[in-house]
Amino acid sequence: MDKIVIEGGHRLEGKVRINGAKNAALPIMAACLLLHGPSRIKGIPNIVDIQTQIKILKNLGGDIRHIEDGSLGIIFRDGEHKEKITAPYDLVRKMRASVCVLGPLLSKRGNAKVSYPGGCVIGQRPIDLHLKGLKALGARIETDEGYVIASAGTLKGTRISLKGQYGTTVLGTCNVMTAAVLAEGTTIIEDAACEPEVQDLAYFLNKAGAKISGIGGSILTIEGVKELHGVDYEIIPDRIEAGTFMIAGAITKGEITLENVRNDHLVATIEKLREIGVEVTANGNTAVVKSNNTYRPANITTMPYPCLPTDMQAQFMALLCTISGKSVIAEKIFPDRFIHSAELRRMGADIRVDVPYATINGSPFLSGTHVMVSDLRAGAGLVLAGLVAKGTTHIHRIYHLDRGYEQIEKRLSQLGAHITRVSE
Ligand SMILES: CC(=O)N[C@H]1[C@@H](OP(=O)(O)OP(=O)(O)OC[C@H]2O[C@@H](n3ccc(=O)[nH]c3=O)[C@H](O)[C@@H]2O)O[C@H](CO)[C@@H](O)[C@@H]1O
Ligand SMILES: C=C(OP(=O)(O)O)C(=O)O
Repeated sequence: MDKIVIEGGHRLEGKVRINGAKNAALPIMAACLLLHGPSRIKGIPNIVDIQTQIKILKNLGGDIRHIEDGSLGIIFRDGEHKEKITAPYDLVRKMRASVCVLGPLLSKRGNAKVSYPGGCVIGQRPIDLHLKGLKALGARIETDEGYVIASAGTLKGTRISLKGQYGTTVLGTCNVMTAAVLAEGTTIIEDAACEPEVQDLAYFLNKAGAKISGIGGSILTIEGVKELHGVDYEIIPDRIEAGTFMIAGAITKGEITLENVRNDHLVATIEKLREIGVEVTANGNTAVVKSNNTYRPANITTMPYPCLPTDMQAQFMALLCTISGKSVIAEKIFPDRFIHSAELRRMGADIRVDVPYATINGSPFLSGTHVMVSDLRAGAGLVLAGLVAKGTTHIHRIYHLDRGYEQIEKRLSQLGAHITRVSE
């Protein structure tokens, strides 16, 4: 197993290019099951979750190839591999977005056997809303030995609300949308998630011939069509990777230019950084982060888009731990998503958790030690803390980080961080 070792205290400077969004790429790849003929998708990051999704889709008969221009070619054809309906536990347990094959399989092959998904351990993550939506479209669903067993004749459009206890569901919206695009008649999804990644899936499907309107709002109207065709498509830039690099610049009081960003997807993150005292200049598809200022503590609340994403919470916590004064984080999507706070405490942070709140008494003095990554964004938070901690930080279990960040140590090191990957 590898670990990351960081010698803290080095200011970051330079340019970094942001990759395509993992959480857009994964559902879009799954949606290729619905398409007849070849698609060519640009901007797919080279990360472990993508490799897992490729394995799942190959198991389902997909012909998937890396093309010389860096894009990913995915081919499914109508009528082929009808008998391949299983997404096995061994693959699906590794990440959440694997569950996105459920809607397309049901729609295209009439049957699906998909293991209950894994993903980051960040609290309760039921899939009841996914199943409720699919049932409303006419699917029969049972659970057997850890698998969702779903079957359907013709799916029929209907009105569905995806309202849950904490708002709506991102991947649930993706699953219901992909099941509905080929259904008979019109489906209206109320309380749909409007995250950029959900929008990207909808734009992808429309390019392939679907009729989805209301994209970016909470009511999606989907007029069923008879077939979808392969397309060329480019995935949106990853707003969480961009936010993570912005905080890397901010926490080290450096100056970083991010290229290939969608600043319109980063409004909440940029506003919060500015409130803290970080200078962020957004210009076209670049953003420059710099600061010589003294930072102010801040209160943050994670909520569905366009508010501050829960996937940025651990990174903001790392930053707030280094700022003198009291900051409060309210985690309104995954109330228990604070496992990283225990590791940050090992680095000297003063954090009290009383779910869904974490109260931080920040100080500029974190110190390096051995810490363990519990989930993807927790890992990002620990790397950020390590960049400014006094001495050496050893970050273990970085396989979580590799799920979602491509060559994080190489890209940070190009910006001037003293960071290496070491085999243990
Ligand atoms: C691969 C991917 O895109 N993952 C993202 C996706 O996860 P994911 O789609 O799994 O997260 P959801 O939006 O579904 O979860 C939001 C909230 O709804 C609850 N819930 C969800 C589904 C359901 O059927 N019932 C239910 O009660 C969850 O427990 C949670 O409290 O959105 C999350 C919230 O922005 C992000 O943190 C994840 O990075
Ligand atoms: C939580 C995440 O991923 P997953 O939903 O696959 O666990 C994430 O991308 O931050």
